[in-house]
Amino acid sequence: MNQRKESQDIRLEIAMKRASRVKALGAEEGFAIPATRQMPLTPFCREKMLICEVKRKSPSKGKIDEIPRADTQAKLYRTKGATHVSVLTEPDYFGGSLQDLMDVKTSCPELSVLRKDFLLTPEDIDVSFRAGADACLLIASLLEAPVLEVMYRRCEELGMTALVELHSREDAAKAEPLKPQLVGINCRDLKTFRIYPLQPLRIRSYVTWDCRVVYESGILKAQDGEFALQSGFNGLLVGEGVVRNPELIVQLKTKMESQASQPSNDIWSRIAGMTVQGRPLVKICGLTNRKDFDMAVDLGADLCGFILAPSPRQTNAEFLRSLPTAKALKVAVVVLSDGEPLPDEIQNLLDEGFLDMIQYHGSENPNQVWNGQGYKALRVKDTDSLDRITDYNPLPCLLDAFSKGKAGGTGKQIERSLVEIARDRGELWLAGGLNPENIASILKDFNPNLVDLSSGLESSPGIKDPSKMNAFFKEINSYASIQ
Ligand SMILES: O=P(O)(O)OC[C@@H](O)[C@@H](O)c1c[nH]c2ccccc12
Repeated sequence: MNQRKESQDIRLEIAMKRASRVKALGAEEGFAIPATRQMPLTPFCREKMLICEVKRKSPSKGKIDEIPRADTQAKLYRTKGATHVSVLTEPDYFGGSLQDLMDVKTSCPELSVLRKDFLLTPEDIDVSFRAGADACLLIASLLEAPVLEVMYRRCEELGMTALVELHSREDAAKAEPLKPQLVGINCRDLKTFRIYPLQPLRIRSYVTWDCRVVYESGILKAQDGEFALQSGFNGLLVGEGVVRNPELIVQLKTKMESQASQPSNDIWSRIAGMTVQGRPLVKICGLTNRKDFDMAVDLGADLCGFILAPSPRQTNAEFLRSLPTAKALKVAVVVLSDGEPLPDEIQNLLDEGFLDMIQYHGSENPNQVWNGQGYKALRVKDTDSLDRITDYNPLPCLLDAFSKGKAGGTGKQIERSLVEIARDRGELWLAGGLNPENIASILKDFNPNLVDLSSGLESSPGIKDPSKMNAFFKEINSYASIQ
């Protein structure tokens, strides 16, 4: 696994290595690229695209598969219904080559073929074209705006499609003047190679021009793809997932074809959209009365939590039905056992709009959570409990401290070393013992995506303390301003 230090930027390391190879060997990198393109162009950008990648290894996963011939792999994808193939041509970190690209296009000329590499100059575009690419990846974060523009225009001149890859808000701002017709949002941060499944949903809101948007990376199972499609993405780019399990292509294609044209999953897009504020999302949990609810909403809570399970802070459906609609999402905390259905009373609250989401705090399995409009809260005891986070992907898990026999709200904090490990694995939603005194150091040390506070803001169980609430939001807002 990835043991690199934070200070290292893998993306730049790879790009610099490629730059020196091109300097030594030329943009053709020592391969016999025809002087003129041999294969006809196949249009790349479509209404919906499932882009299947030929990928032997990666910096984060190490070896994925041998793949003796890239064209055999592409043919395998084709038998499963693939129409779009991405060929990683970077040799050192991904084990690919320009030869792979030529082989794939020659064997499967009707496929739409993307050259995936750390391309740096307009000459790279010409070489890709002659080698048979129908599209080229342009990584916005790697290219100065003027270079990005020249490369983009060169793709257009040659009749190729540019897939402009974004990961951050700055990338989106860089691409904006070009208004590229095809954008990819990578959920993997190429600096660290960590996966953030919600990131493409966040950055999607900065893609303001009319275009098709592809969700890139981290799709290992059908649900990962479904999550992206339901969030309104037009395409999926899948590497490891289809290398390890080509049957995934069939599953994803079926999902794509059955997908209604309107996105149906606005709850995660809403959450991702809220995150774009320079501070973590704030969930105020354990609300039991109208006064505290109003205070939380007025101060800027993004999510409000209501405990519908045995607890000193337990509340009920009647209270939820009495609340006004608010900007904050309303989340019910429930404790169910493995496979236990959501009680009708709570399902009705969801269906009737009195609730937005469910936080599962018991021993619910991933499918239960996936089908139940919510996310899992995991009580973290040791590294084994952290390993369970990925079972619930692509949904985030809220991490809470472990207290024997208690479901939460104990005021106990998760051990810092465990939070550090969780932080290194991606999206961090943190609960457990947070209060106005310790929040500043938590924000500084871990930069969580969401913080959840309950007992740390109380004067007595179930009653929020206005001075603690004010002090906490002051901290949070001052953090936003220095971000
Ligand atoms: O194997 P995954 O997680 O499905 O990822 C595929 C693809 O998105 C990823 O390889 C990728 C996306 N953008 C890149 C830029 C360079 C190298 C690789 C990539």
